[in-house]
Amino acid sequence: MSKFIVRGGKRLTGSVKVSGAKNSVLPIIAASLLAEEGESVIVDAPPLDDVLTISKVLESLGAGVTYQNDIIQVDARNLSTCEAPYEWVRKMRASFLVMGPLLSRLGRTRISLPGGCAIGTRPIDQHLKGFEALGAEISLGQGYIEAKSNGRLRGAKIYLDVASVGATENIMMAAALAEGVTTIENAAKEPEIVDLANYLNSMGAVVRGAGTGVIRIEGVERLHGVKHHVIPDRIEAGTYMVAAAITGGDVYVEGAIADHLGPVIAKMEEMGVTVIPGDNGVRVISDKPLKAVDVKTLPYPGFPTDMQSQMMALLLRSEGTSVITETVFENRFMHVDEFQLMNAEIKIEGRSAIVTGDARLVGAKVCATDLRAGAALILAGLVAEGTTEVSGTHHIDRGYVHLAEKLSGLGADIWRVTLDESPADVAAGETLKPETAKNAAEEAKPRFQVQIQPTWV
Ligand SMILES: CC(=O)N[C@H]1[C@@H](OP(=O)(O)OP(=O)(O)OC[C@H]2O[C@@H](n3ccc(=O)[nH]c3=O)[C@H](O)[C@@H]2O)O[C@H](CO)[C@@H](O)[C@@H]1O
Ligand SMILES: C=C(OP(=O)(O)O)C(=O)O
Repeated sequence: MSKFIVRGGKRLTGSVKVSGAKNSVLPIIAASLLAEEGESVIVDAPPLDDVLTISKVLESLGAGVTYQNDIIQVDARNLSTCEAPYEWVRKMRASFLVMGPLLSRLGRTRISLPGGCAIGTRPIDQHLKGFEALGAEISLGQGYIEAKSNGRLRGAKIYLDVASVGATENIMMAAALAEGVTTIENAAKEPEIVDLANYLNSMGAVVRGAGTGVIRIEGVERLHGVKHHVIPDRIEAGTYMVAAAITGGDVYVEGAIADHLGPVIAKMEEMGVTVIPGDNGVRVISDKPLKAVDVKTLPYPGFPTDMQSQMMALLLRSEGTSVITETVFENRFMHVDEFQLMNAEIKIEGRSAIVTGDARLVGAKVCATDLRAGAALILAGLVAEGTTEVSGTHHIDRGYVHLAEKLSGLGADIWRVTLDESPADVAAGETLKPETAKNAAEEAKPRFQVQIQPTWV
């Protein structure tokens, strides 16, 4: 078990580099299953636990996967099974993205129902509706979903009831090898959808309209492996932008693409933060009191739900009262209880959280209830009086590369400890002392190398 320990009070300055986008690299790795010829080379693949998990899913299907220096190579020429096991799929919702490619390439797939962050019920009805429209027969039982097609999938017109990111991706991948033309209406427009479409197109697919609400896919017979650079992670970038703003800092977030961060930048500017887009990043300067603003999460290009909890941390430090409305997931306010342990005053009314600003945050022992909640608690810890201990690090490791190292590079007082499991040591708090702690440099070591099987390294 490990924890992040944060001592508040440091102003962040300097430059921090954003890693490749988790939400791009996962569907892109899944799409590599479509390559019947050649190897796929995915550059700027972040060394995250989620990347390891999806790679394990691919290995379990018979694909060869190697990872070195942020480059993943996938050899999917020979797949040995169409069944994705519970053991890996349960760890992460995005594992379900192998369903479209497997169904389309092999005509059959059996996959365990996906797990993931507990931020809502997260149904998969829109994925299944799409596969059925393409001609697949779907059956469910014993925690598994089975899909079969009689010959090639057939192109179809599919209207999504919700602009689901995952369903748009899964259907795009399934349609890439289908016979004829598929149109996805009310498609998700996120930058990660565009990145996946670019990847598929360079593999030989014909995908048009990605980034708009209507995507047209003309099926082809075969796809081949290619080299692709993953886009920078806009949510990681947004998290460091908030870190700069909340600490009254001046930080250059290298790699951040301002166009992908429109609503986050707009809200920060409304609050009084200066955001200067540069050639290869965004500079954030926070040198005046922050103003309260209201925020409503929406599908892209609206304000991202994945930045909601980090924004809440920032609004706790603004002057006045703000209202945050979460419209994407029905249970994404679990961080509120944890913020309250740090002396925050927040009231939940239905899908909105009323956030009282000017909070005098105090350090506390808190738990990351999901990935972004964990990041938000660390942000709050940066300005809290005293020490904040954030447990539940396995959530944070799903989406942030070397978080403690990157923040301490900007001047934050943060480090990570691995707790000795001995109850006596834990009770005595011995393991939390910096001198016995794993420090940031240690955290910088690629964790993959210690966690994974020899086939991987
Ligand atoms: C790996 C990845 O890219 N994860 C992102 C992706 O998740 P994910 O792809 O799971 O999110 P979706 O866009 O599918 O979900 C959006 C909404 O649609 C609902 N829904 C979804 C599918 C479906 O079949 N039926 C249905 O009702 C969900 O419950 C949710 O309320 O987009 C989310 C919304 O931007 C982000 O928070 C996640 O970080
Ligand atoms: C909710 C998230 O991810 P996932 O869809 O993988 O659970 C996230 O990245 O904040």
